Amino acid sequence: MNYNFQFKTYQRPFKIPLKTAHGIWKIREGIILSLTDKHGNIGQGEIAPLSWFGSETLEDALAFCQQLPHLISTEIIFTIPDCLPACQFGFESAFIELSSNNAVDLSQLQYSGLLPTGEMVLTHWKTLFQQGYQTFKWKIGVDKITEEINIFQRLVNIIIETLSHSQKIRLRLDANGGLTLEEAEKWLETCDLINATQELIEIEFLEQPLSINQFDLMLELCDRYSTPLALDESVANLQQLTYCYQQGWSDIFVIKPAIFGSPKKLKNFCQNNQIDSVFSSVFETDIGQQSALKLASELLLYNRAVGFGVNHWFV
Ligand SMILES: O=C(O)CCC(=O)C1=CC=C[C@@H](O)[C@@H]1C(=O)O
Ligand SMILES: [Mg+2]
Repeated sequence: MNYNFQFKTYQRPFKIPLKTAHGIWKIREGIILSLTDKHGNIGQGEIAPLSWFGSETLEDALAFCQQLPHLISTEIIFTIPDCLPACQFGFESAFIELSSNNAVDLSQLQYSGLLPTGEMVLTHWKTLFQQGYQTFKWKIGVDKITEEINIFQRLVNIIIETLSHSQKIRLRLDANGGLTLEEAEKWLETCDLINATQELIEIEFLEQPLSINQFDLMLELCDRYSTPLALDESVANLQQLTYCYQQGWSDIFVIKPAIFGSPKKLKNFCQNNQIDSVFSSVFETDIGQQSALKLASELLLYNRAVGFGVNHWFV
């Protein structure tokens, strides 16, 4: 079958520029595409590249869209090259929307709220907590480790003072590969101590403590500390995830569906391999988020909160 293909770009400024170990991110840019079949049914998809995470650039994605004819076949959709993972996601998502009528129940998903870096976390966490979040992610590796661990300890104490004994909070730390081995060890000692002594708080995992090329060191850290580790940048697409799985990673895999590649191939991998996954946003719009959350609700092995509590980052 052939589909009428249209696309347009978008820009969404962050309310507060997002600081990570990769740098400062001010505007989320992407492409919204639509496929219209001969009956006039429309399926929408989103191409939300994140080149510093390993996907194609927005320019690559635009060039791919611009060279396509206005009428595209199913074959074109399912033969988009692996070097264009965000395009694979965007086109397949639109196709899935067109070809499946079953509504997916997203109501069982728990969400993780993304906290601001630095001291703002000490006041901002309460706003998200009052909105109902019970899982939070905080980015580290942005300031000096002594400052960040100090803020973290103050955050833990504030949370413990706020919670009633029936509540439990999960905290995730994300270093974006920005720690040295010694700093990762210091963070993991801190997390292990909290997990061993605090009832009301669980440090759920430390995400991507080291860089992609330090996989073996992260594998060793899994054996030395009880706080789980999560790979994110190391498993940004199917090829990387397959490699880390085959090399023996058995802790957590962060999957960012919008830049991961073909949803069909992701489903196939997760249905053939039991991985402990956390699904995560790349700050896409509702169009990409709906497609990503449908995948999460189908593929989550454990009910880990999805990292999509990010809309408050936009104006
Ligand atoms: O995973 C989440 O909880 C929210 C999304 C998130 O943290 C990220 C999205 C995109 C790039 C990074 O800044 C960051 C991450 O590294 O996970
Ligand atoms: Mg991450």
